[in-house]
Amino acid sequence: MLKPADLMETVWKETGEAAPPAIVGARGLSYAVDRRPLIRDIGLEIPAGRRTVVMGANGAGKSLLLRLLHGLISPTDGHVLWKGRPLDAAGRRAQAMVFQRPVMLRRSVLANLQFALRVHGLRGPARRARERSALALARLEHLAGRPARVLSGGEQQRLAVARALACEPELLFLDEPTASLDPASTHAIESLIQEAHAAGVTIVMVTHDRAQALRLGDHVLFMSGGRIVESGPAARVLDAPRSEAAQAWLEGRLHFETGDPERSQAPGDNT
Ligand SMILES: Nc1ncnc2c1ncn2[C@@H]1O[C@H](COP(=O)(O)OP(=O)(O)OP(=O)(O)O)[C@@H](O)[C@H]1O
Repeated sequence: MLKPADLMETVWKETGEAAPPAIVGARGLSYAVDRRPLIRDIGLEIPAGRRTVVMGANGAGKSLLLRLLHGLISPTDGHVLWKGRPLDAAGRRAQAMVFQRPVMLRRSVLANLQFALRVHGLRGPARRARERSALALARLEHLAGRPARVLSGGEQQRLAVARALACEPELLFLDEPTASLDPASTHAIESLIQEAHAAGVTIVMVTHDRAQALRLGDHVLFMSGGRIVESGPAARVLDAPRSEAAQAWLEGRLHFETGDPERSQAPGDNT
């Protein structure tokens, strides 16, 4: 198994590129509940301006890793780095996160945008300009006054992504953003992600969808049992995985992590 410190270096050795600077990283990152280790001694560096896809079986620790990197939960050991320094409030404000189920306030579409931008300190004409561009980005101008919670799942997720991007984050975390969407809505969300990336936003996304990982990922981090067990260029990891866990997952086989109380499951099994 790769040592944590070697994980990202292997990506650049494989592509022959010079390693870009890390925007977010982790050292000895661990998270346990009732002494049960859920994230185990992860060291990693997420390259700035790239698209990193996090994959792995149900329960591998993908959501927890994103929550730790975003500062939503605190590690029980180790720490998260933002541009080489411990993650602080300013680092958190430079990040945004989109979840599988959009979190909508009981307010109109426009008020959801206004709230997020107000929290971000925007006022007056600058805020109104951002509201308009976010509505246009989400293609929701015609629904600006509608309660956000009555929008369809696809519309809500477009709003969630546009709302996150309206705050102009340097890094966008997305946790299975299209898992419950149909192909057209999935395409719309993927376009928003691609546009954000083209504008320089670093993307870190969890997905169970191999085709989506190939479309959207420069790199794949593969997790199993709370660890990153493989990383590399997306096409190489997904076409020729080296770790037993990634091989098993891609072939739809069960994989049991040594010493891991959680059983891995077949891809697509969200039960
Ligand atoms: N607050 C918590 N208390 C106890 N166990 C937790 C807690 N949060 C997560 N876990 C457990 O940690 C493990 C990893 O959870 P996580 O949500 O990160 O998995 P995941 O890889 O995102 O899975 P999925 O693909 O199903 O979303 C799971 O076994 C989960 O039950």
